[in-house]
Amino acid sequence: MIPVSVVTGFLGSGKTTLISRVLRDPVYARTAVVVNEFGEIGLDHDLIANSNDSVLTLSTGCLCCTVQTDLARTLMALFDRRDTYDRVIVETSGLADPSPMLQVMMTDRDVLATHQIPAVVTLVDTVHGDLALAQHAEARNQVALADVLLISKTDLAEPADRLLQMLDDLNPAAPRRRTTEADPSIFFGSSSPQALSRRLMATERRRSHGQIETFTITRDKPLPALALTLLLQAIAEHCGPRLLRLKGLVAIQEMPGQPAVIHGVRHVVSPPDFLHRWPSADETTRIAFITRNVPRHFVSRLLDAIEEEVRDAMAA
Ligand SMILES: Nc1nc2c(ncn2[C@@H]2O[C@H](COP(=O)(O)OP(=O)(O)OP(=O)(O)O)[C@@H](O)[C@H]2O)c(=O)[nH]1
Repeated sequence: MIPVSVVTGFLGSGKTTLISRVLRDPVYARTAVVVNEFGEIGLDHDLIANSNDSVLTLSTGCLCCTVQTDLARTLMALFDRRDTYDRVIVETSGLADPSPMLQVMMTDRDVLATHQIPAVVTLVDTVHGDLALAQHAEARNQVALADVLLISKTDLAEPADRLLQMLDDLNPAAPRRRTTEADPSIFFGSSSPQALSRRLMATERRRSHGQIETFTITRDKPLPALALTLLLQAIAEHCGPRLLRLKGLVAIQEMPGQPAVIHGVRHVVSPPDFLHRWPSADETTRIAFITRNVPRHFVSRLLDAIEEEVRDAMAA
Protein backbone atom coordinates (compact mmCIF):
# COMPACT_ATOMS: atom_id res chain seq x y z
CA MET A 1 0.00 0.00 0.00
CA ILE A 2 1.40 3.37 -1.03
CA PRO A 3 1.39 6.05 1.70
CA VAL A 4 -0.32 9.26 0.57
CA SER A 5 -0.29 12.69 2.07
CA VAL A 6 -2.67 15.47 1.09
CA VAL A 7 -1.05 18.84 1.67
CA THR A 8 -3.55 21.65 1.74
CA GLY A 9 -3.75 25.23 2.99
CA PHE A 10 -5.08 28.50 1.61
CA LEU A 11 -3.47 30.41 -1.28
CA GLY A 12 0.13 31.31 -0.57
CA SER A 13 0.28 29.58 2.81
CA GLY A 14 3.58 27.87 1.92
CA LYS A 15 2.65 24.41 0.59
CA THR A 16 5.06 24.36 -2.37
CA THR A 17 7.89 25.78 -0.23
CA LEU A 18 7.43 23.06 2.36
CA ILE A 19 7.07 20.23 -0.16
CA SER A 20 10.27 21.36 -1.91
CA ARG A 21 12.02 21.19 1.47
CA VAL A 22 10.77 17.66 2.13
CA LEU A 23 11.93 16.52 -1.32
CA ARG A 24 15.43 17.84 -0.68
CA ASP A 25 15.75 15.40 2.24
CA PRO A 26 17.41 12.28 0.73
CA VAL A 27 15.15 10.06 2.87
CA TYR A 28 12.13 11.45 0.99
CA ALA A 29 13.68 11.76 -2.47
CA ARG A 30 11.55 8.90 -3.81
CA THR A 31 8.33 10.85 -3.38
CA ALA A 32 5.95 11.43 -6.27
CA VAL A 33 4.09 14.73 -6.18
CA VAL A 34 0.71 15.43 -7.75
CA VAL A 35 0.04 19.15 -8.01
CA ASN A 36 -3.32 20.73 -8.61
CA GLU A 37 -3.66 24.41 -9.38
CA PHE A 38 -6.58 26.75 -9.88
CA GLY A 39 -5.94 28.82 -12.98
CA GLU A 40 -4.97 28.55 -16.60
CA ILE A 41 -1.31 27.67 -16.29
CA GLY A 42 0.26 25.55 -13.57
CA LEU A 43 3.54 26.88 -12.23
CA ASP A 44 4.08 24.76 -9.14
CA HIS A 45 5.26 21.90 -11.31
CA ASP A 46 8.18 24.12 -12.33
CA LEU A 47 8.66 25.61 -8.89
CA ILE A 48 8.96 22.33 -7.00
CA ALA A 49 12.64 21.55 -7.21
CA ASN A 50 12.87 17.82 -7.63
CA SER A 51 15.61 15.68 -9.06
CA ASN A 52 13.31 12.92 -10.29
CA ASP A 53 10.53 13.36 -12.79
CA SER A 54 7.69 12.24 -10.57
CA VAL A 55 5.96 15.61 -10.37
CA LEU A 56 2.64 15.39 -12.14
CA THR A 57 0.32 18.28 -12.74
CA LEU A 58 -3.33 17.51 -12.46
CA SER A 59 -5.31 19.49 -15.02
CA THR A 60 -5.39 23.06 -13.83
CA GLY A 61 -8.99 23.08 -12.79
CA CYS A 62 -9.96 22.91 -9.19
CA LEU A 63 -9.85 19.61 -7.35
CA CYS A 64 -13.03 20.39 -5.49
CA CYS A 65 -15.00 21.21 -8.63
CA THR A 66 -13.98 19.47 -11.79
CA VAL A 67 -11.10 17.07 -11.63
CA GLN A 68 -11.96 14.51 -8.98
CA THR A 69 -11.92 11.59 -11.39
CA ASP A 70 -8.60 12.91 -12.73
CA LEU A 71 -7.16 12.38 -9.28
CA ALA A 72 -8.08 8.69 -9.14
CA ARG A 73 -6.84 8.26 -12.70
CA THR A 74 -3.57 10.07 -11.95
CA LEU A 75 -2.90 8.03 -8.81
CA MET A 76 -3.53 4.79 -10.69
CA ALA A 77 -1.35 5.89 -13.66
CA LEU A 78 1.43 6.61 -11.18
CA PHE A 79 0.89 3.26 -9.53
CA ASP A 80 1.73 1.57 -12.83
CA ARG A 81 5.31 2.77 -12.37
CA ARG A 82 5.48 2.22 -8.62
CA ASP A 83 9.07 1.00 -8.79
CA THR A 84 10.10 4.67 -9.27
CA TYR A 85 8.67 6.07 -6.02
CA ASP A 86 7.72 5.02 -2.48
CA ARG A 87 5.04 7.53 -1.48
CA VAL A 88 2.84 10.30 -2.87
CA ILE A 89 2.15 13.87 -1.87
CA VAL A 90 -0.94 15.51 -3.37
CA GLU A 91 -0.72 19.30 -3.19
CA THR A 92 -4.17 20.82 -3.50
CA SER A 93 -4.89 24.20 -4.98
CA GLY A 94 -5.03 26.83 -2.26
CA LEU A 95 -8.63 27.49 -3.26
CA ALA A 96 -9.70 23.86 -3.02
CA ASP A 97 -12.03 22.41 -0.47
CA PRO A 98 -10.30 19.06 0.04
CA SER A 99 -13.52 17.21 0.99
CA PRO A 100 -14.55 15.88 -2.46
CA MET A 101 -11.05 14.65 -3.28
CA LEU A 102 -10.72 12.92 0.08
CA GLN A 103 -14.06 11.27 -0.56
CA VAL A 104 -12.69 9.96 -3.87
CA MET A 105 -9.64 8.60 -2.11
CA MET A 106 -11.83 6.88 0.45
CA THR A 107 -14.28 5.38 -2.01
CA ASP A 108 -12.54 4.66 -5.34
CA ARG A 109 -12.09 0.89 -5.37
CA ASP A 110 -8.75 0.85 -7.21
CA VAL A 111 -7.25 3.67 -5.16
CA LEU A 112 -8.40 2.08 -1.91
CA ALA A 113 -6.88 -1.26 -2.87
CA THR A 114 -3.46 0.26 -3.54
CA HIS A 115 -3.10 3.38 -1.36
CA GLN A 116 -3.34 4.08 2.35
CA ILE A 117 -6.00 6.46 3.61
CA PRO A 118 -4.26 9.83 3.25
CA ALA A 119 -2.86 11.88 6.07
CA VAL A 120 -4.14 15.45 5.72
CA VAL A 121 -1.57 18.14 6.48
CA THR A 122 -2.92 21.70 6.49
CA LEU A 123 -0.79 24.83 6.43
CA VAL A 124 -2.06 28.04 7.98
CA ASP A 125 0.03 31.16 7.69
CA THR A 126 0.45 33.65 10.49
CA VAL A 127 0.19 36.70 8.22
CA HIS A 128 -3.04 36.08 6.28
CA GLY A 129 -4.44 32.93 7.94
CA ASP A 130 -7.12 34.60 10.06
CA LEU A 131 -8.46 36.61 7.12
CA ALA A 132 -8.55 33.52 4.91
CA LEU A 133 -10.45 31.58 7.60
CA ALA A 134 -12.88 34.43 8.17
CA GLN A 135 -13.62 34.91 4.46
CA HIS A 136 -13.37 31.48 2.80
CA ALA A 137 -15.26 28.27 3.60
CA GLU A 138 -12.55 26.39 1.68
CA ALA A 139 -9.94 27.56 4.19
CA ARG A 140 -12.14 26.52 7.13
CA ASN A 141 -12.69 23.07 5.65
CA GLN A 142 -8.95 22.68 5.02
CA VAL A 143 -8.37 23.24 8.74
CA ALA A 144 -11.33 21.14 9.87
CA LEU A 145 -10.07 18.13 7.87
CA ALA A 146 -6.46 18.22 9.07
CA ASP A 147 -4.68 15.41 10.85
CA VAL A 148 -1.87 17.87 11.52
CA LEU A 149 -1.89 21.68 11.40
CA LEU A 150 1.32 23.38 10.35
CA ILE A 151 1.74 27.06 11.13
CA SER A 152 3.89 28.83 8.52
CA LYS A 153 5.61 32.23 8.35
CA THR A 154 6.32 32.31 12.08
CA ASP A 155 9.55 34.10 11.12
CA LEU A 156 7.33 37.04 10.05
CA ALA A 157 4.81 37.03 12.89
CA GLU A 158 3.79 35.00 15.92
CA PRO A 159 0.37 33.37 15.50
CA ALA A 160 -2.22 35.84 16.84
CA ASP A 161 -4.66 34.79 19.58
CA ARG A 162 -7.54 35.31 17.14
CA LEU A 163 -5.98 32.82 14.72
CA LEU A 164 -5.30 30.25 17.46
CA GLN A 165 -8.89 30.60 18.66
CA MET A 166 -10.18 29.93 15.12
CA LEU A 167 -8.04 26.79 14.92
CA ASP A 168 -9.35 25.68 18.33
CA ASP A 169 -12.92 26.15 17.13
CA LEU A 170 -12.42 24.35 13.82
CA ASN A 171 -10.14 21.48 14.80
CA PRO A 172 -9.09 21.29 18.43
CA ALA A 173 -7.80 17.71 18.12
CA ALA A 174 -5.17 18.17 15.41
CA PRO A 175 -1.66 18.57 16.75
CA ARG A 176 0.01 21.85 15.73
CA ARG A 177 3.58 22.44 14.71
CA ARG A 178 5.46 25.29 13.15
CA THR A 179 6.59 24.45 9.61
CA THR A 180 10.14 25.17 10.73
CA GLU A 181 9.87 22.37 13.32
CA ALA A 182 7.92 19.85 11.27
CA ASP A 183 9.59 16.53 10.68
CA PRO A 184 8.75 15.19 7.19
CA SER A 185 7.61 11.89 8.75
CA ILE A 186 4.39 13.61 9.90
CA PHE A 187 3.29 13.71 6.28
CA PHE A 188 2.95 9.98 6.04
CA GLY A 189 1.11 8.90 9.16
CA SER A 190 -2.13 7.43 7.80
CA SER A 191 -5.52 8.86 8.88
CA SER A 192 -8.02 6.62 10.58
CA PRO A 193 -10.90 6.16 8.09
CA GLN A 194 -13.47 6.62 10.86
CA ALA A 195 -11.92 9.86 12.10
CA LEU A 196 -11.56 11.23 8.58
CA SER A 197 -15.18 10.31 7.76
CA ARG A 198 -16.37 12.09 10.90
CA ARG A 199 -14.42 15.20 9.96
CA LEU A 200 -15.74 15.02 6.39
CA MET A 201 -19.33 14.92 7.65
CA ALA A 202 -18.72 18.05 9.71
CA THR A 203 -17.36 20.21 6.88
CA GLU A 204 -19.26 23.16 5.46
CA ARG A 205 -21.03 22.84 2.12
CA ARG A 206 -19.68 25.20 -0.48
CA ARG A 207 -20.63 25.22 -4.10
CA SER A 208 -19.03 28.21 -5.77
CA HIS A 209 -15.83 30.20 -5.60
CA GLY A 210 -17.84 33.46 -5.76
CA GLN A 211 -16.33 36.40 -7.56
CA ILE A 212 -12.86 34.92 -7.94
CA GLU A 213 -11.12 35.45 -11.26
CA THR A 214 -8.02 33.75 -12.49
CA PHE A 215 -5.92 34.69 -15.48
CA THR A 216 -2.35 34.49 -16.71
CA ILE A 217 -0.34 37.24 -18.37
CA THR A 218 2.30 35.97 -20.78
CA ARG A 219 5.07 37.83 -22.64
CA ASP A 220 7.49 36.45 -25.22
CA LYS A 221 10.06 39.24 -24.87
CA PRO A 222 12.18 39.56 -21.68
CA LEU A 223 11.20 42.47 -19.42
CA PRO A 224 13.63 45.10 -18.15
CA ALA A 225 14.22 44.39 -14.41
CA LEU A 226 12.94 47.85 -13.50
CA ALA A 227 9.65 47.19 -15.28
CA LEU A 228 9.08 44.11 -13.14
CA THR A 229 9.88 46.00 -9.93
CA LEU A 230 7.51 48.82 -10.86
CA LEU A 231 4.77 46.38 -11.85
CA LEU A 232 4.97 44.54 -8.52
CA GLN A 233 4.91 47.83 -6.59
CA ALA A 234 1.91 49.11 -8.54
CA ILE A 235 -0.01 45.85 -8.08
CA ALA A 236 0.65 45.74 -4.32
CA GLU A 237 -0.43 49.37 -4.01
CA HIS A 238 -3.56 49.26 -6.18
CA CYS A 239 -4.82 45.70 -5.82
CA GLY A 240 -3.69 44.79 -2.25
CA PRO A 241 -6.72 43.12 -0.61
CA ARG A 242 -8.17 42.09 -4.01
CA LEU A 243 -5.05 40.16 -4.95
CA LEU A 244 -5.55 36.68 -3.52
CA ARG A 245 -2.45 35.31 -5.21
CA LEU A 246 0.14 36.13 -7.85
CA LYS A 247 2.97 33.89 -8.93
CA GLY A 248 5.12 33.70 -11.95
CA LEU A 249 8.29 33.04 -13.85
CA VAL A 250 9.62 36.14 -15.60
CA ALA A 251 12.33 36.45 -18.27
CA ILE A 252 14.50 39.43 -17.35
CA GLN A 253 16.39 41.32 -20.05
CA GLU A 254 19.50 41.91 -17.89
CA MET A 255 19.65 38.26 -16.64
CA PRO A 256 19.40 36.05 -19.73
CA GLY A 257 18.65 32.42 -18.91
CA GLN A 258 17.98 33.18 -15.23
CA PRO A 259 14.26 33.69 -14.72
CA ALA A 260 12.85 35.60 -11.77
CA VAL A 261 10.36 33.74 -9.57
CA ILE A 262 7.78 36.14 -8.18
CA HIS A 263 5.21 35.67 -5.43
CA GLY A 264 2.48 37.84 -4.00
CA VAL A 265 -0.23 37.17 -1.43
CA ARG A 266 -2.60 40.11 -0.88
CA HIS A 267 -0.52 43.23 -0.24
CA VAL A 268 2.68 41.25 0.46
CA VAL A 269 4.68 40.95 -2.75
CA SER A 270 8.08 39.37 -2.14
CA PRO A 271 11.26 40.55 -3.89
CA PRO A 272 12.03 38.26 -6.87
CA ASP A 273 14.25 35.20 -6.50
CA PHE A 274 16.39 34.21 -9.48
CA LEU A 275 16.77 30.63 -10.72
CA HIS A 276 20.05 29.49 -12.27
CA ARG A 277 18.18 28.21 -15.32
CA TRP A 278 14.67 27.78 -16.67
CA PRO A 279 13.00 24.74 -15.12
CA SER A 280 11.62 23.58 -18.48
CA ALA A 281 11.97 24.28 -22.20
CA ASP A 282 9.28 26.97 -21.98
CA GLU A 283 11.11 30.29 -21.50
CA THR A 284 8.13 32.61 -21.84
CA THR A 285 7.15 34.94 -19.04
CA ARG A 286 4.07 33.61 -17.23
CA ILE A 287 2.42 35.44 -14.35
CA ALA A 288 -0.69 33.80 -12.88
CA PHE A 289 -3.21 35.88 -10.92
CA ILE A 290 -6.06 34.88 -8.64
CA THR A 291 -8.06 37.98 -7.78
CA ARG A 292 -11.35 39.38 -6.66
CA ASN A 293 -12.40 41.93 -9.25
CA VAL A 294 -9.03 42.79 -10.73
CA PRO A 295 -9.55 42.24 -14.47
CA ARG A 296 -6.88 40.84 -16.76
CA HIS A 297 -6.92 43.96 -18.97
CA PHE A 298 -6.03 46.17 -15.97
CA VAL A 299 -2.84 44.21 -15.28
CA SER A 300 -1.99 43.75 -18.94
CA ARG A 301 -2.34 47.47 -19.76
CA LEU A 302 -0.46 48.41 -16.59
CA LEU A 303 2.43 46.17 -17.61
CA ASP A 304 2.41 47.53 -21.20
CA ALA A 305 2.46 51.14 -19.94
CA ILE A 306 5.26 50.49 -17.42
CA GLU A 307 7.33 48.55 -19.95
CA GLU A 308 7.00 51.28 -22.57
CA GLU A 309 8.01 53.99 -20.12
CA VAL A 310 11.03 52.02 -18.86
CA ARG A 311 12.19 51.23 -22.41
CA ASP A 312 11.84 54.90 -23.39
CA ALA A 313 13.87 55.95 -20.36
CA MET A 314 16.56 53.34 -21.15
CA ALA A 315 16.78 54.52 -24.78
CA ALA A 316 17.06 58.21 -23.83
N1 LIG B 1 8.78 34.44 5.37
C1 LIG B 1 8.26 33.27 4.97
N2 LIG B 1 7.81 33.16 3.72
C2 LIG B 1 7.28 31.96 3.35
C3 LIG B 1 7.22 30.85 4.21
N3 LIG B 1 6.65 29.81 3.54
C4 LIG B 1 6.39 30.28 2.30
N4 LIG B 1 6.76 31.57 2.17
C5 LIG B 1 6.62 32.46 1.00
O1 LIG B 1 5.23 32.61 0.73
C6 LIG B 1 4.98 32.68 -0.67
C7 LIG B 1 4.02 31.57 -1.07
O2 LIG B 1 4.65 30.32 -0.83
P1 LIG B 1 4.22 28.99 -1.61
O3 LIG B 1 5.03 27.88 -1.03
O4 LIG B 1 4.27 29.19 -3.08
O5 LIG B 1 2.71 28.89 -1.16
P2 LIG B 1 1.58 27.87 -1.69
O6 LIG B 1 0.75 27.54 -0.51
O7 LIG B 1 2.21 26.73 -2.40
O8 LIG B 1 0.81 28.80 -2.71
P3 LIG B 1 -0.42 28.36 -3.70
O9 LIG B 1 0.01 27.09 -4.38
O10 LIG B 1 -0.57 29.50 -4.63
O11 LIG B 1 -1.62 28.21 -2.85
C8 LIG B 1 6.36 32.57 -1.33
O12 LIG B 1 6.84 33.89 -1.55
C9 LIG B 1 7.20 31.87 -0.28
O13 LIG B 1 8.58 32.17 -0.40
C10 LIG B 1 7.71 31.01 5.57
O14 LIG B 1 7.65 30.10 6.42
N5 LIG B 1 8.23 32.25 5.88
